Amino acid sequence: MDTRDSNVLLPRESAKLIANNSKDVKIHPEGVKKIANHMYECAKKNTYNLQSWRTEHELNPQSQDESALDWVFVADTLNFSFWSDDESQKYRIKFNGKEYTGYWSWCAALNRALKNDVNITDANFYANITEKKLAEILKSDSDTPIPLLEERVAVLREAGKVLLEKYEGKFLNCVKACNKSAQSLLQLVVRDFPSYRDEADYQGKRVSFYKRAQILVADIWACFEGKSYGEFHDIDTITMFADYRIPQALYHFGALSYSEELMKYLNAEKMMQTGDRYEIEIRGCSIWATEMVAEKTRELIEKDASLKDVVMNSILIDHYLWDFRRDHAEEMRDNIPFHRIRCIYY
Ligand SMILES: Nc1nc2c(c(CN[C@H]3C=C[C@H](O)[C@@H]3O)cn2[C@@H]2O[C@H](COP(=O)(O)O)[C@@H](O)[C@H]2O)c(=O)[nH]1
Repeated sequence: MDTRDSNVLLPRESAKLIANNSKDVKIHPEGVKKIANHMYECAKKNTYNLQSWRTEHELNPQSQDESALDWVFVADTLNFSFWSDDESQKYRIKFNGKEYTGYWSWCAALNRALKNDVNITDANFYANITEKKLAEILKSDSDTPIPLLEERVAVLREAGKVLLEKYEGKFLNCVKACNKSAQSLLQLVVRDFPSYRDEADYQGKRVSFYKRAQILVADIWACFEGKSYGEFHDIDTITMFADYRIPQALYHFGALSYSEELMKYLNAEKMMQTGDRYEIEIRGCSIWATEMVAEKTRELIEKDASLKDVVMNSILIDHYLWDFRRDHAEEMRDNIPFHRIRCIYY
């Protein structure tokens, strides 16, 4: 099923174009190699793999049924913009005796709602959700509310209405329509769910990052461990998800560097607008650097006969880097700024 708008470059081609033309963001092969060595070690010790998505994260669904699929779809529909203007004033959610911030706070709020018998993963419920109801579901356990509440209501309602109108209210019908192709599911999602259409204009071309659409496919693959609803024959064509955290990890390992002007801009904590050249270069170079890491890691694995069945792709590298950044947030925060943008795409 080729449903894609042919004049939009796919994320991998977009990233290559941006990396080849970038002025303020540079990719460094030695940093790429450093991460590839890390991933090779993980492959040898089997410390980071397809099962990690479930085993390492208590908030992710532990079942592998349609309810898990519905959870992933809602989670990734609102999986954007969790950073706080002021690091000391974070949106926080307490759940099952633990406190969560950032992306995990959204997952905690989602699970808290389900525990309170709120049908937040049912399209019949969220297609008509009110701002008041979503505010209740996302109610912060700190003085800081979740950013972009109004946008979250609009995005959730849109997703619910499309599911009801086109897919009998079941995201499973979207998965079934794609004949186990990650690219087909990606294209269906960006075609039918406008809030996932994460694109930009760059040097006269229409480029795409599709961060939430790609992480949606990847989360389904990981949740079902590549089987059942998560079986995709072309999963390795999914790129890293261009958010505002992976660039920090890539920078930490020396795979990315910023010009003096860009560093000054980031350290001044200035806001960016969707489509700014700085934003496009950070996101595009991050994707391309991760593709280079995936290629290097595969080369290392291919030379090692004992690792012939190991699964390794940009998704697992992304997850490793994202978890690494989260686990080293304090250390990174002081010297590796992230780009500040308020949008519904990441
Ligand atoms: N590239 C990439 N971006 C990711 C994720 C995830 C969640 N994935 C977890 C689930 C299973 C995996 O194993 C991961 O542990 C969230 N995000 C993005 O990060 C930002 C939030 O950051 P902070 O404010 O620090 O919480 C925001 O843009 C959000 O969209 C990822 O995996 N990759």
